Amino acid sequence: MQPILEIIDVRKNYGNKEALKGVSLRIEPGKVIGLLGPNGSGKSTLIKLINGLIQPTSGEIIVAGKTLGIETTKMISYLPERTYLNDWMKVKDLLGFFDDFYEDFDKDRAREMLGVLKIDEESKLKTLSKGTKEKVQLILVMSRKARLYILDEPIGGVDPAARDYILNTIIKNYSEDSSVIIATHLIQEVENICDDIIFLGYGEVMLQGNVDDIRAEKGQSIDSLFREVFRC
Ligand SMILES: Nc1ncnc2c1ncn2[C@@H]1O[C@H](COP(=O)(O)OP(=O)(O)OP(=O)(O)O)[C@@H](O)[C@H]1O
Repeated sequence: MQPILEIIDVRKNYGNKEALKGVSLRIEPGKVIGLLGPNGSGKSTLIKLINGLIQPTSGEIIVAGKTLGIETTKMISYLPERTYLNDWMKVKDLLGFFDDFYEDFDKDRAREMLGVLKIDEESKLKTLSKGTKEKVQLILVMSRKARLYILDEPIGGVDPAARDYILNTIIKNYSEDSSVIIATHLIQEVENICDDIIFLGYGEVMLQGNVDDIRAEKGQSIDSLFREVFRC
């Protein structure tokens, strides 16, 4: 099966700081992958590289068999850590914007999810709470029929009661030929929806594998393994 994402010996230096020291990964379709690592481990750097926002110092990134370019950008639906949406826009303007901009956007699906979370399409973003803004942004990103979803801290500002809905939204809205990468510090919350996890530490892949296999082999949850591996 063709992988959705192949990262081949990718290095990224910022000046003389080595943020990624030769990372190689292969991500198969139909998976939810937790990208986990302590502060400064290189998660955001890796995500920016996959999205073509920065260039690797060396190495190669291939999305669905294609080297990075316009075609791969279209296949990726990206939720950045910080909002890029204009505060003066109404939720319905954003729906229109996504509908115009992305051929694969499913407006009806987005509307349905906004309805469940009781988010009024007439609201201006600047009047919404931080968590509600995050929900809107995640709904927009997950309403695209992309091959690869990359979510950078998707539930950080969302209250615990809404987290389950958000996580269910994520797993319900990807198909067998797509994959989801979730970068987060909220390991306990996401480990049950992840098929695989990647531990990134000090710019290197320290552990990668199936969540159930790792839990069985180590006899502990991913959360407690993370605390053990990266204890300060
Ligand atoms: N623009 C930049 N210029 C210089 N150094 C940078 C730059 N961006 C990141 N770094 C450094 O690269 C390393 C990896 O940073 P990165 O933001 O990728 O980590 P992260 O795992 O996403 O961290 P966090 O969990 O805190 O968001 C860190 O040491 C950081 O200081």
